[in-house]
Amino acid sequence: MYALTTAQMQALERYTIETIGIDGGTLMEIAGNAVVMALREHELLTHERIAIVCGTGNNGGDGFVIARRLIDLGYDVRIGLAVEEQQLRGDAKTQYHILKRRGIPVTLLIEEVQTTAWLASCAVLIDCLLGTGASGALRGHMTWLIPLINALEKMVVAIDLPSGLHANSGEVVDAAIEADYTLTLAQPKIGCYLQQASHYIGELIVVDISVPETLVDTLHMTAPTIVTPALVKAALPARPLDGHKGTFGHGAVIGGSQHYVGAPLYSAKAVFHSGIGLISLIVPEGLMPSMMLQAPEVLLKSAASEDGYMTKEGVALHDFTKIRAVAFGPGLGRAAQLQEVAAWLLALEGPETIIVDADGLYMMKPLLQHVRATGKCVILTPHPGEMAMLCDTTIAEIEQHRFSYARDLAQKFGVYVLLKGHRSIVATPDGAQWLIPIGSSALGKGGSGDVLTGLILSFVTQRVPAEQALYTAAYLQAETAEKLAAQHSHYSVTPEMVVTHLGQLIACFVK
Ligand SMILES: NC(=O)C1=CN([C@@H]2O[C@H](COP(=O)(O)OP(=O)(O)OC[C@H]3O[C@@H](n4cnc5c(N)ncnc54)[C@H](O)[C@@H]3O)[C@@H](O)[C@H]2O)[C@H](O)CC1
Ligand SMILES: [K+]
Repeated sequence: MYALTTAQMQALERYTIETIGIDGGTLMEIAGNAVVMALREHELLTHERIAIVCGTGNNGGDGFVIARRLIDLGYDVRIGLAVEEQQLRGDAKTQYHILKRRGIPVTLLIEEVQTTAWLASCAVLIDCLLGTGASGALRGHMTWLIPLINALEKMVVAIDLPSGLHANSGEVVDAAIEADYTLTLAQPKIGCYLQQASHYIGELIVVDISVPETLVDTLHMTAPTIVTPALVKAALPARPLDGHKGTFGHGAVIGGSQHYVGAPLYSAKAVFHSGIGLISLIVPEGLMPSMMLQAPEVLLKSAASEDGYMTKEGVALHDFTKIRAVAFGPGLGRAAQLQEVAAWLLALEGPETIIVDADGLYMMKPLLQHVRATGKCVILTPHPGEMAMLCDTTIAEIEQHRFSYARDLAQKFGVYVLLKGHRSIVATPDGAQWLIPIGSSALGKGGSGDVLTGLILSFVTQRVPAEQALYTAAYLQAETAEKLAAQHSHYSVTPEMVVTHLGQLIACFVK
């Protein structure tokens, strides 16, 4: 499954029509019927009255097919048209005339008071006003109709996209349908994962309409792959029955400073709950008393420090020859001497992979142009604020163009990037991208980033390829948080709870 732009979706549709030979009218018929099947399969229909509101384009045309098929199946359906009949074109116009010939009435929704009463008498509203063809600010009757539908607080199912939400940017100019469910056709549109889109989309369900997914390859498109449970299951590291701690590898966390004691501990604990063989935790000497006994499974090592921050000499005393991967940054703080630690780490023989998070990102930024020459696998895991720092721009700019900033940073320096957020993105040095389609507000708390860093470290140490380690870690953390939030609320789930409950989710995947 991929997240596609409108142009990419239109190219798939054109290929299906022109090269495969399923004409546009047939495709609309298939799409409408497939939506009806999905509505029934997901039990989104009611035997109370259903309203289908249609616009002028092919999204409206889909609505006419859906309406006709639901009527055939015995549902009580009303159809509304939010534009003048003469504005209909192409396949939508054809479908409108099929309705007419069937004697099915269509109500014009062009007057606010009458439309309010008309909609109020229905239990479910199906939104076929605008799809991928929407552009700019709302025009015509949509300007009052969309806010009116939202105000009625009925159950709303959007077809393809919530009307008013831009398919490429996820932007909403004035208003957009706030759907409970969005049934998107063929492949999800990239805008569903940007900006505030999740507020409008509700639950996203993908409907197969005979536009095959393999066309993305056939047409040599580059598009983010959407991470599914199957991909996560496939990426989990093998766990041979006779494996020992050497098999599962030794990783290290370098972090902590006078003000941040908890961060490196969170990382180290997450590592231990996800399968690693051994974990070393290297912290400034002053932190040792408060760390002792907090995580007995961790090999705690002290580094000499200055002003509460570790020194390069202090870290370099330790033996890294058997360590496969290092996470650098949790609770590190910012001090000039830490830049020396970053430079030393990049040149260090032994660890193949370095994960850089939090303040480590600030220390690594001036060194990024040297990464390629080291031959190491370097992983950056910024949140939008850190990404703005790395790219010398603003958070707003990053949030508007998340996919391109992540891809450009990865390709420019030959690094792997996990751009965190409500919908996190993975980008690789060769331009591939993955999208984690889930997130959780329960993770919006200090310590969550440290847990994620620990999970990534654990998986790469167990020799999971970097991009898979990144999307697997992010997916498992978000899903665990959501499962916990269902029981304990998004307010109350802590990073610690996520760590201790990870195992329940991993168990479901390895069953
Ligand atoms: N994915 C597929 O393979 C298929 C998709 N189908 C459906 O077709 C729509 C896209 O159809 P299109 O005609 O290109 O666009 P819309 O239906 O979104 O309508 C565009 C139409 O609406 C008017 N308009 C545009 N912007 C605004 C605005 N801001 N305010 C008011 N009105 C606006 C304008 O007149 C445009 O012409 C896709 O989403 C699917 O639902 C096919 O049915 C099957 C194959
Ligand atoms: K729609």
